[in-house]
Amino acid sequence: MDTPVKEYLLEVENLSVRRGDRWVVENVSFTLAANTNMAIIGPNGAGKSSLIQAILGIIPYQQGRVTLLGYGMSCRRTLPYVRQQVAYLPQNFQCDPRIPITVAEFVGLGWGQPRWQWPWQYQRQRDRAIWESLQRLNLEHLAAQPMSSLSGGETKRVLLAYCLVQPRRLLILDEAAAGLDCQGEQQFYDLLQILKVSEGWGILQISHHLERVRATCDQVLYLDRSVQGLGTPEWVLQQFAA
Ligand SMILES: Nc1ncnc2c1ncn2[C@@H]1O[C@H](COP(=O)(O)OP(=O)(O)OP(=O)(O)O)[C@@H](O)[C@H]1O
Repeated sequence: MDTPVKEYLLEVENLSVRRGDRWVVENVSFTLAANTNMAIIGPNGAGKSSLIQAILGIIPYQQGRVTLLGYGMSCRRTLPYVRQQVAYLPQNFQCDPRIPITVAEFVGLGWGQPRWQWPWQYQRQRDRAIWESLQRLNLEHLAAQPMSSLSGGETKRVLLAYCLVQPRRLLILDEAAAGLDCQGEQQFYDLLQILKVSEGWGILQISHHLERVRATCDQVLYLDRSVQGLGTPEWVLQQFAA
């Protein structure tokens, strides 16, 4: 694999996105380094979800450039590696009740380590990773439960367990803490802190929870279709969300 050219986990350059007949994201540029927690804030309909969906290749963008882990998303050779290293927790997710999948099976879908061991070793390693991820989110008691039977907050925590089942480098969250109870929310922010500080992940999160953003993030991007402000939480929140 070619050596990535730059050290950022994510580089967005002059990105513009159209939805329907309107530009919903215009000329957005920013970078995200490892060990950094960045929040994207802004009013409803400001283009926050569209921006991260375009970064992840879920929706197309019409102008600009996205570089993830030093690689462009259009390179088919490096795309599997990039996908392995980036986890995404969407805003709205509901498991289709017609799909009979348990919580543990669902978390296992996030496991994509290379199969260089014997099959039984691989299986044992995978099972251990699933169990550790469930433990991390206090979800052991739900392991055998069907995904479709979970509450909204439980589903969010299972999605996070799916993201954490293997080491990655970048976590992208769309209002991930919404719907969590007080204890779940505290646990969620503590976990983000551990991922960032101890495990070196970069975190990009959309949030409307400004006090949490102020207390936990390193950088804030205020988006209202285009970038209105980018800097420390203190500066951006004082300028745009006072
Ligand atoms: N599938 C779609 N087709 C057409 N327009 C869309 C579509 N999805 C979103 N939009 C529009 O794009 C604009 C940006 O939406 P987006 O969901 O990115 O905003 P947001 O900042 O994430 O909002 P919120 O804070 O309410 O979640 C909105 O005006 C929305 O109506």
